[in-house]
Amino acid sequence: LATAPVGSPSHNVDGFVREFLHELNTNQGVTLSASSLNDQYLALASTVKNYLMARWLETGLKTRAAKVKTVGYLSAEYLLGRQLDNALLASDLADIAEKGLELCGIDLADLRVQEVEPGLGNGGLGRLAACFIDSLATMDVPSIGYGIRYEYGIFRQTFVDGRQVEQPDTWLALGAPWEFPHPESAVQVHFGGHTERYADDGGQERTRWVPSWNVLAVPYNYMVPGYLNGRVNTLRLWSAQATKAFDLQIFNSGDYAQAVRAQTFAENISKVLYPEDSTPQGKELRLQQQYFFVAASLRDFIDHELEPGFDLHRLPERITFQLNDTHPVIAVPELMRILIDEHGFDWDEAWEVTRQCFDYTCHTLLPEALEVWPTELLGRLLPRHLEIIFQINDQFLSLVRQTYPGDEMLARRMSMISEHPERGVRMAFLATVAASRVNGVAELHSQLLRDKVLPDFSSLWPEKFTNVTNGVTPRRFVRLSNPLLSELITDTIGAGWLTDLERLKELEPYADDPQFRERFAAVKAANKHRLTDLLRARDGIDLPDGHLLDVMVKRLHEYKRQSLKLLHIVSLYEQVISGKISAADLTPRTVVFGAKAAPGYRMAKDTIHLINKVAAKVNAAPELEERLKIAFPANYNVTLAETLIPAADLSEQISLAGMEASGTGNMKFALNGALTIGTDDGANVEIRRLVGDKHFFLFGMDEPAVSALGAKGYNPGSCYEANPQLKATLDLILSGHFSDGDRHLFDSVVYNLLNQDRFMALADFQAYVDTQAKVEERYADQEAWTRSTILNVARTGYFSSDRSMRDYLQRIWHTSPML
Ligand SMILES: CCc1ccc([C@H](C)CC(=O)N[C@@H]2O[C@H](CO)[C@@H](O)[C@H](O)[C@H]2O)cc1
Repeated sequence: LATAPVGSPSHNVDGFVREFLHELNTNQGVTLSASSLNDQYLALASTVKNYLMARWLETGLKTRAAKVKTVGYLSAEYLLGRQLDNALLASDLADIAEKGLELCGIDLADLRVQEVEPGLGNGGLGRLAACFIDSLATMDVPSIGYGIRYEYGIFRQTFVDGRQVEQPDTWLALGAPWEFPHPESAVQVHFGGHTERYADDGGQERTRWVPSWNVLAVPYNYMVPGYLNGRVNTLRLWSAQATKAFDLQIFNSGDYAQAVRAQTFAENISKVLYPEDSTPQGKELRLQQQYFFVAASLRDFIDHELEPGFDLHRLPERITFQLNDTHPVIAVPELMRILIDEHGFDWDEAWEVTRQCFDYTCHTLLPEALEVWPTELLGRLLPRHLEIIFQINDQFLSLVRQTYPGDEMLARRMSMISEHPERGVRMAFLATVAASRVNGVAELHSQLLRDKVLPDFSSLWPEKFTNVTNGVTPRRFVRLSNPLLSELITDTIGAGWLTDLERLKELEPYADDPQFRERFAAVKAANKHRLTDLLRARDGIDLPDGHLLDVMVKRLHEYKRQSLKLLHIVSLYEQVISGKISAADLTPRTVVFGAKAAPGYRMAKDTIHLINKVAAKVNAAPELEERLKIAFPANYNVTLAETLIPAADLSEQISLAGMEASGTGNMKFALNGALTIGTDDGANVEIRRLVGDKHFFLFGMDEPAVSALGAKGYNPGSCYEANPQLKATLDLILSGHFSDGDRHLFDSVVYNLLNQDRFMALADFQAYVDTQAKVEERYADQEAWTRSTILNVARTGYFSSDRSMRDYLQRIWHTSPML
């Protein structure tokens, strides 16, 4: 009894209804008739959890008993999306729940929308982490995701007069049914203070850290259910709690604010997600967040996942930690500290273990996105860790000097310690030195990492560098978000594709089958109607019927070039209102934007404002005869993506070549039957190679051309002067046409393009608009278009996150599923 998990409720409608009503009464304390929609949703969530609980407990027991190697995924972000449908799918309860709730007079669809998605991430990196843990569970790989349970996730975006306004993300307000708090397993995390030397009883000189303050890290466990396999892995998110609740003495002395100050200070650590996704703000609280979850996770794994007395010399046999970018890299000196200061290892022993326990994935190419923490701050917050980082660096530089004797320039270049503008630690260098493997997230990205970002390291350790191209989970981004397409696929090639996505290849012959094409096109049309209904209800946006849906959804960043998309629209508009072309020449098109800007990113916010002002004008322009529309639903997130992506015809992946590490939206669009217009950047390169040039709208400079132009010296003004249509387009914006005559409202955006244009939007403008004309040509031939979309689906099974996990298992983690 003690260890055997209790049985699950019976897997049928009766069993479900009994469990649901039981949860409603006992958990929510209401009768069915008195229950609110939120009560019913919370009761449903608990019911589904109860069906998965036995698997979760069995997984824990089985994995612990097997003493196998676990994958520990360390990520500061997890963009999970709504949990209900995924849990129903994984437990094969969807139909039973639908029927059972119907018997109770409840529509599952009404409960589905009650759930507020946990927005514990910014964009690509956070969503990738969520896809990866889903695949690890579905592939039966023992793994634990570790992260932070932010009380407030990514801000809620609203538009006021077309400007982005951020609202706090109160995702916990109506309850968080999917988490299991375990305050009894809280661990202490220390900060500040100083270090001191002492002689241990063997007379050995040792160092101890004497911290000055600490907080409690309380674990909240989330189920990560595999798809229809017995495994339920765990996602453990840490929440900060004051070690000492409010100070009664100070309280009684009347200084109430002071009494609770320590408490609020401590709990601030997991209060809110930093909404930046490219430029680190270097804030102390951010470093506190990084060390907080890393220290709690290492402590938790060593104390709670390993059997007591486990010899930590063998730690690499039991865990491999994947560093999701540099954000968790403080884990390296933390493990060294634990092994040396707490377990008496000497330096070499500790380093031997540590360097086998970490691997590092880099997710960016932007130099400004690489974290450098000032030694002043590190020394104040984590004095022992700074000492250890200096020692790791000394050890490393002596290797460099040995390998390249006399090349002091190289040693200075490779040092983890940068001297300018202030003394700091280059976290990407620390990660690269400590990790067994360093990987980029797409072939081009991994090559640029070797050649441009970390060239010295890749020539020192060529074997350390590898590539694992990103992927997305087909459970959420095909099966759940596109049920009609899933049904058509399963009808055609059977059900196995959901856990073996490359089987989509079997669809290829059907591209030439007019009946199949018809059914395929009908699915897209139905998805468009579903989107139309959603945007009308959610944003009061009316999507016109029968338009080419041209979709650009991703974080707002200049390198992603939403401005280029906007120039295309304004150019079409300008040509019509100036009579160069007539509206009838336009292919009816609606451009859908979705994008959040980091609150401190001025240019990104101005670009959002401009898009909304252009939208207001274009959508009201009679000259266009309803043939060109812009829709910009606010608060783009995972839930909106799940309805938007299956409805799209055209996927905009137009970043400047060499800037987008991979992209994952590009994969989701192709897998849902949209054609891509894109540059040879990130994973676009691999998508184009697999779908074939005829089924991908390539345009613009590739990475070598971009570097050549940059080296030669790029003058955006010359593009403006040389291209009359581009000139007319920019002049129309400068004229105040979209800003009620205010000629200067968008000076920041336009003059930045005319004078700097760091991401060469003007240089790629003509190629882009010419390629958009090809898109319109192809779209006119619906049979040919549909054929291409079918081939895109058939040929992009490679972009499953299951395949990414297989690559990590084989190339990096050297462990395997527990089948
Ligand atoms: C410290 C500020 C900060 C926060 C987040 C990041 C992330 C690395 C940014 C990010 O999300 N990168 C995206 O990662 C995706 C998953 O690998 C890629 O597909 C995208 O191309 C990349 O932009 C950088 C800097």
